[in-house]
Amino acid sequence: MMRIGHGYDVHRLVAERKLILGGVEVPHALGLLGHSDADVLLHAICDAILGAIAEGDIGRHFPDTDPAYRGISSLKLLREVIALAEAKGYAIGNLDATVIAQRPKLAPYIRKMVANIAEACHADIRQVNVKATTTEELGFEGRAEGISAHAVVLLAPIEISRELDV
Ligand SMILES: Nc1ccn([C@@H]2O[C@H](COP(=O)(O)O)[C@@H](O)[C@H]2O)c(=O)n1
Ligand SMILES: C[C@@]1(CO)OP(=O)(O)OP(=O)(O)OC[C@H]1O
Repeated sequence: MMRIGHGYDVHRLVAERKLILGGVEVPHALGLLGHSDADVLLHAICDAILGAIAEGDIGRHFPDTDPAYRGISSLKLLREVIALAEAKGYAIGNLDATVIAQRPKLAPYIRKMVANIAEACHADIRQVNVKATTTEELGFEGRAEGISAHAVVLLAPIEISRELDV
């Protein structure tokens, strides 16, 4: 059986934090605030995968009260989430995500984000898509108060995913 999952996350933009998206450090005056590296894109992807395997959400698996996760790279969290999916017999069929950010311009960094995500998910880059959009200056993302991300993922039983023509 194929399984679908959706993830959504928001983090606030503040001074004196790095901006990490899809495991890429994006040069910008502001960064995202969080207990981890606050990689909002990877958090949405983790939640989509956890949703697909009916395993709750990222906060349940990696509580923000646990010092072990302070400043952690969210690529590590994604690898743990994928290990959980694989233990249940599932692998990525395909994954699609959207980052909603008024600025900075993310297009130059998207290919590296896709490569990082594919590597962490044991997938091919052709199974991973990342998009960026502004909100035409509307809402909290448009005022550059924060960045949000949505992700959807289709998981396939490992045997079937090996046969998928990506
Ligand atoms: N932070 C962003 C937002 C958008 N892009 C790219 O610009 C294109 C146009 O964005 P609209 O919000 O006007 O639709 C979009 O398709 C992205 O390719 C970006 O690089 N960084
Ligand atoms: C990732 C975790 C854990 O360090 O912390 P944050 O970086 O604050 O991220 P969030 O999306 O608010 O929730 C999940 C947390 O458990």
